[in-house]
Amino acid sequence: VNTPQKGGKFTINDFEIGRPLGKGKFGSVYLARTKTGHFHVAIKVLFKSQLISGGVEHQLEREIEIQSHLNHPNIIKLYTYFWDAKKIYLVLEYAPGGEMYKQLTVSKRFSEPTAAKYMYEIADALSYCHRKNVIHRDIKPENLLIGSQGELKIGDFGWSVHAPSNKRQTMCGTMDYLPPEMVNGADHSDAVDLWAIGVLCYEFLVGKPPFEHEDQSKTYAAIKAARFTYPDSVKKGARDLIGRLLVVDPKARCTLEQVKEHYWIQGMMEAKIRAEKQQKIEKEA
Ligand SMILES: CC(C)n1nc(-c2ccc(NC(=O)/C=C/C(=O)c3ccc(F)c(C(F)(F)F)c3)cc2)c2c(N)ncnc21
Repeated sequence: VNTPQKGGKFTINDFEIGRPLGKGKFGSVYLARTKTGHFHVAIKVLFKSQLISGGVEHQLEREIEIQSHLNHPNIIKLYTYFWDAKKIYLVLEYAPGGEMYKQLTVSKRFSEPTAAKYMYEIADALSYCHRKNVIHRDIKPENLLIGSQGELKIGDFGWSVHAPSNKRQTMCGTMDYLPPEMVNGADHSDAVDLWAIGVLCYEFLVGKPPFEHEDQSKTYAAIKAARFTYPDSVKKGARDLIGRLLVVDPKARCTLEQVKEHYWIQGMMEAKIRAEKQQKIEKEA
């Protein structure tokens, strides 16, 4: 994002605000572009009043500082931020593909090659975050976006914390992605993200999360026992990977590197690359 007009800090006057993209956590998100260069960005507007309850502003500064140093092709980049009297503005990478969960709703469920590619991308992004000691803690389709090349982008880090943490997670939104250790209120580590991508892989392939039940107590019980069933559409390779992630003991879950090297992921991605090459040849023929 090119430098602001008057050197130093950006202000909202460096941007032309476009249509609202939707409501993120804590605030609204708008499409925008820089006045010089027409570079597209997403701007998230947070109300200070909503954030600064009991002097968390210094923690906020540190958190946002951390996010602005996260630089990975599958993580929405936080380019810069600035504030005025009442609001904080986050200037973010724009994801033209929109929200992952909308894509999932439209197509009911993803093919194995698509699900495997998304799993590889999110495992790569999370291992990058974990190396920087950042756990996302809120991996679910609602927080995932799609980039201009159809690639997965993790967004909305509003809840990321430094590992390990036992910060209470206020139960906003679905608890389908909560791991047993958080349901039991125990300390949690970056293994919560491993459990979450196990739930995500299941939801990508089936179209709904594995522990979904009409009443909460059944969901909690199923999560604590890691009790779920597969429809016939989920094949052996995917079952093997999901079965290595949806494990009650956080230490027994497979690592992100093992996810990336898993035979189902590797096999499906090769198949996807071969199919895309074949399509290219046919198109050019
Ligand atoms: C509505 C639609 C679906 N939408 N939403 C996005 C979008 C993508 C990423 C984000 N990222 C963040 O919010 C990052 C927040 C922080 O790093 C942070 C860190 C510490 C804090 F304390 C906090 C704080 F919130 F507590 F302040 C925040 C937000 C919106 C989006 C997009 N980029 N492109 C297209 N459409 C898009």
